[in-house]
Amino acid sequence: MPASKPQPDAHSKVLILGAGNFGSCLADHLGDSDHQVFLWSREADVVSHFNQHWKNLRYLHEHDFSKNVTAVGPDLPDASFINKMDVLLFAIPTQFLRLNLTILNRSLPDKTKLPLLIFVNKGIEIGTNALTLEIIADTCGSDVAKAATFISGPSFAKEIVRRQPTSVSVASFTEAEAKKTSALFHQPHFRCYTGSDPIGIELAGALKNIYAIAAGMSDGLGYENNTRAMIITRGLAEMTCIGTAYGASPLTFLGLAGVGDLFLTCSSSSSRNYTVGYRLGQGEPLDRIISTLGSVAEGVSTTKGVKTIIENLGVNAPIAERVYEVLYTGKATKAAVRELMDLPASRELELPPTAGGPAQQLMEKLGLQGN
Ligand SMILES: NC(=O)c1ccc[n+]([C@@H]2O[C@H](COP(=O)([O-])OP(=O)(O)OC[C@H]3O[C@@H](n4cnc5c(N)ncnc54)[C@H](O)[C@@H]3O)[C@@H](O)[C@H]2O)c1
Ligand SMILES: O=P(O)(O)OC[C@H](O)CO
Repeated sequence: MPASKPQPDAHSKVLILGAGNFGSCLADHLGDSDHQVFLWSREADVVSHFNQHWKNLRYLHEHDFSKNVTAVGPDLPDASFINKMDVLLFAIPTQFLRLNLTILNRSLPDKTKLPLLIFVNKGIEIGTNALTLEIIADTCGSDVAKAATFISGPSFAKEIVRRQPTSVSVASFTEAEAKKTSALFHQPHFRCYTGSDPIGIELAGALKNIYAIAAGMSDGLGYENNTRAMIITRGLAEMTCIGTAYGASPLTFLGLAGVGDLFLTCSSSSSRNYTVGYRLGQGEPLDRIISTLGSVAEGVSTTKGVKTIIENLGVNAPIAERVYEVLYTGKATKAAVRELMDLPASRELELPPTAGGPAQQLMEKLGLQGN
């Protein structure tokens, strides 16, 4: 395992790549903790405007950003700049990550002196069906991938900049990296829970976007609370089945990155993925929704990758399949709901019961042992 620089403490130098809603919000958050933050934008006008006014021209327009944040770009920072950083945080949407990591890899320091590497995107790469972990390994090598930390969980950027109490999951293969990330982000209004299932955290963050589209669709069609609750609950069951078939821990899906983010994005019009679904349910065509959304909805591309993953794993995920058909085969949203309701009756997800507990004693008393 590569040794990394010491634990980021006060006044760490942090480079955030991606000045969209989330990268900008995290830059502000870390700037508030007196870290020296550099926010890379690929847009020259965003960089110059930010450095004069501490406002982002394109995202979170209303917000006055921390004066500890300096925008850099539009070119990607070079090796001499990157070598001075304690932390690199990637807030680039999944579909653009491979390209940017391929360029940045040339500037990364010796693998024994890597900065803390944090990834916050929530998606699966279209075409390859790769998780971010695989994209990192392909572009930067397995040492870099093993050192990466992933943050996921219910965290709308616009609420974090308003300092709403928020918690996220942080996972890495190395406990020390997860703890460093947690310490870096900790603030009175922001808590991190650490874990050691980066693949589960990644899958949970990507998959919930599909069910947010489904919940939005249902609301857009005019269905009410029962239907949304069904989608959230059965969506969680599907996510857990896909995740465990992939090799992730089922418990990860009960955490903030799983049910936490699923609940948030399935129940709020602040979610871009929910909004895509809602507008589809209202009858708008997908291309018009995407071209006017003004922001990325990772679930649209992720659904394509997940369709192949589900087929390869042989997992039953009827909601994800219907979302795929609505997005990519022109299936009508109402027909998708009807088909889901017409599925043959099936058992709910069950975990094996713990042997010897009060339930077993009760079953014995009822003469139901072994049923
Ligand atoms: N917004 C949130 O509340 C939130 C919360 C948690 C996680 N995320 C995740 O963070 C990631 C970024 O989301 P966001 O909300 O900041 O997106 P956004 O739509 O607000 O911004 C998109 C960003 O992508 C950049 N971009 C576009 N094309 C690019 C390219 N070719 N190369 C590099 N960058 C490019 C844009 O310049 C912009 O900075 C996504 O994976 C998202 O799921 C977002
Ligand atoms: O707006 P969405 O649907 O991309 O959701 C943003 C975040 O994932 C919320 O945690």
